[in-house]
Amino acid sequence: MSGKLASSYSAWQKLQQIYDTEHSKLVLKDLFAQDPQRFSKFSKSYTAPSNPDTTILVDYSKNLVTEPILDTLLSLAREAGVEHWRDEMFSGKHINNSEDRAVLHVALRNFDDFKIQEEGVNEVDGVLAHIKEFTEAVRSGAWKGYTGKAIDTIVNIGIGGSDLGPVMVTEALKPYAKRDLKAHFVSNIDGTHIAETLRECNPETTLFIIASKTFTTQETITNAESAKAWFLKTAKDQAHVAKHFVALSTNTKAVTAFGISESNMFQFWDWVGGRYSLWSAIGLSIALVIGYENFEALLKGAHGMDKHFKETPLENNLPVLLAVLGVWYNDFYGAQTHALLPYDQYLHKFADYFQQGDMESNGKSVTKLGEKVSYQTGPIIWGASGTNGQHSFYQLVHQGTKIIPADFIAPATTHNPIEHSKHHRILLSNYFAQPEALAFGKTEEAVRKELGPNAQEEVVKSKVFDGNRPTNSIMFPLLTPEVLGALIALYEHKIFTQGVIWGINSFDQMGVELGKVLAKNILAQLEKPDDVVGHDSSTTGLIHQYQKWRKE
Ligand SMILES: O=P(O)(O)OC[C@H]1O[C@](O)(CO)[C@@H](O)[C@@H]1O
Repeated sequence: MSGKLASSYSAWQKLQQIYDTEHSKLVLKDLFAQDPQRFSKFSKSYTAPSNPDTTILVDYSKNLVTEPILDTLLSLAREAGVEHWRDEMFSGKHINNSEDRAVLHVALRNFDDFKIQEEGVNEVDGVLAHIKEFTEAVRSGAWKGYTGKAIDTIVNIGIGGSDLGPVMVTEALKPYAKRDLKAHFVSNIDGTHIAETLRECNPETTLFIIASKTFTTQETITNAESAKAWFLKTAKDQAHVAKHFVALSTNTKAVTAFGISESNMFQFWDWVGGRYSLWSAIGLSIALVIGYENFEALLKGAHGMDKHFKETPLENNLPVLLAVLGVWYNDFYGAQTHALLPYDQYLHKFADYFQQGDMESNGKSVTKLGEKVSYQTGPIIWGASGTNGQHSFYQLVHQGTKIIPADFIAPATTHNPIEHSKHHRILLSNYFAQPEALAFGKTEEAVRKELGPNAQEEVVKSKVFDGNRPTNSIMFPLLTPEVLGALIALYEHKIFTQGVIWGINSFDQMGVELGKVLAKNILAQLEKPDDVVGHDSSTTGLIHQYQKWRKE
């Protein structure tokens, strides 16, 4: 994060040389045959000091690396100053240089451990206490709506980081959910999203949580205004808003202007990035759904991983290992994407969540010093839960022309052991089989043997799997709040480490601004054809066609 070009490091140049001279010799089948200890050498686990059940095993043996290559990748991390910039982040230095901000999501789950100097850090405990008190009041039924009924439905209105984290975590931790409290998440400006949600709500028993760091985001404020109008249609009196609307934000002025009193506001601070905010007040909907104790366990899980990242030598540091392996494929093998493949239905939103987490963080093409990079930065993140993905896109992953590094993620034990865990055993057999097939493939010889001497040549060729496709396998005993916290933090720090190596600022998001500005201009022009000026012929033509077709 010094802003130096990654390609200027000597380790980078060495890696390029290694790639040029050795990559054709890096064959997983051979690497495993040559070293029976490969799994034990290239797998590591993290265990929370206070809880042996919070363990995450990362097996990275099915990667196209040898020990010297991994050493060189770690030298790259060292040369880029990963340890230095990590310590700067944890101490509250303003490493988000374009916005002159500290990056302190680690302070939200710190439990008085790291000493951090930054305005607002000493207010974290107070906000957690507010979340606890409010959560308990709503869940116990003590918090009443305007007609004296308890709350049975919550609607989180937010977008991006103010939506994706709460959505992903409440899905992931459903086994811990209060089942009689329905939770909805409205994000899209498309009126369909709020309209369909409101159809399932009763104004007397619904609590709206308006989640927006800035409290200026067009989608969120428009949805929130529509929700308020819907509520007041029945409740009539503006005074009732206090029982049904709360805000999660850094912007007190805008919150009170919207009509939510400061006492119903849960504060956070500008050093919490949107995509790193589920640990802050933005996590209120999570705490409401799973209870405060479980929310705290999530934070503790992340804190444990923070300590691991901060205190473990790079050789054994899981986020760093995942990061440098990612750099190897992204920058030397030319991989364009990275797939996240959880074999756990509860994690079905995991890839969606890290699309923002990774792509909004590392989708940059200038360094912190403003220099255009001459190498690839953040990969395209995508994925789906297993085994659904197998019946959809795995064909391309196995036999397509692209290299697609992937993380396979699974719990050893399921929360739903129906049929004596038969489903889970089948699920896990796939979880183990897919990386094996990707790594070792199927030779032409094996196909011929299977099909016999009369097989058609093109059929033989179509059944060959080249293999040698890299994967990580990540496994843990059970998906608990603490394990999930650690898992999310693992990926957060991986993203951080890669950003440091690439010399970019992982904590701003300038690239989302231009579209917003253009949309504002177009919105003002949508009424009359004569107003549509200043665009290319395609945009003008499309708007004119819309004006002809629109009914209302
Ligand atoms: O919480 P806010 O301020 O409404 O912002 C929502 C999202 O919009 C962005 O600023 C841009 O998409 C994200 O970084 C953020 O998570």
